[in-house]
Amino acid sequence: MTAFLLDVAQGFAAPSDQSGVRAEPQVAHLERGGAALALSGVSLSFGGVSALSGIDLAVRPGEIRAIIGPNGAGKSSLVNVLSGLYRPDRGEIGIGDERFARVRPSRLAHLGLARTFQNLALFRGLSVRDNVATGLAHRRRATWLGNVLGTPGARRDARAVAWAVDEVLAELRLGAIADRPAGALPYGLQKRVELARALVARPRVLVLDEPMAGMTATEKAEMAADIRAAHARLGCTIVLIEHDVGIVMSLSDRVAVLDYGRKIADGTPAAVSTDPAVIDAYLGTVHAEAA
Ligand SMILES: Nc1ncnc2c1ncn2[C@@H]1O[C@H](COP(=O)(O)OP(=O)(O)OP(=O)(O)O)[C@@H](O)[C@H]1O
Repeated sequence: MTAFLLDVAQGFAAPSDQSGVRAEPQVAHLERGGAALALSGVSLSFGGVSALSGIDLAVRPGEIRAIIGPNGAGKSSLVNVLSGLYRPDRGEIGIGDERFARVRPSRLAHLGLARTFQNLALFRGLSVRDNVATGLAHRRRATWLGNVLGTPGARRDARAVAWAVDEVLAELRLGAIADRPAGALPYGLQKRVELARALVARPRVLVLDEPMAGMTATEKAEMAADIRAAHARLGCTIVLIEHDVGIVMSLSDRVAVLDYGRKIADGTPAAVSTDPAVIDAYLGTVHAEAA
């Protein structure tokens, strides 16, 4: 049985709070209106394999919405559809008031959506500061020539970026290593730099694809606290893909559960953890592996 499946079984049996106090649902935000992010009837297949099948998902403004499921359930496919890397065979994606058959990845930042990746996607040779600054590339107005000539507009632009980067580096306790190459940092710190890059543009919607994968328990607790603090500071909507069920239960307002590309449950952590379909999906997998 994998550690992940043990975590799941234990997480559902006794939801743990490994990282402190559970966040209260952001009621003021939840009541503000329509969905911040939505999937409607989304299906996606690879050859004969159905990765997503008729998925409906609404993420309310300001909530932390987790998406969980066993390996191969379709979580990454869903995130890749949300962020425009995959075009679904059917269905629609909504971000704020806009609807898309496929979102162009280059539009995401303008729509106020930022994401992190399951596997680190930093520029290893660039400094922490320069990596974080790439999160603001879509806001820069100065031309290449303006930068070379040091025009007033380019200087203003550079100052605004430097200020925003310094602010997020301080928030995430990365100031002391701002000039180190990102690739030389320990894994847990690299994940924090990725979070900083996603946060620097102050997104309305933050999609975190396994932000704690491969981390130690201490690093996971720190990351959970950082996510909670960013959420409180920005009031942003968060979609969280995460295998650690204890963390999911402690961080999320609502949880959607996928299994074989279908959504089998959707509700509060407490409701989902006692849902028979969810227990069947996870325990079935555990039993199959244990046999
Ligand atoms: N690029 C691809 N080509 C072919 N099949 C794919 C591809 N991506 C995903 N799949 C298949 O789609 C299904 C869903 O995979 P997906 O990676 O979305 O699941 P997941 O829940 O993210 O899994 P994990 O927890 O292991 O990351 C699986 O059967 C997988 O093998």
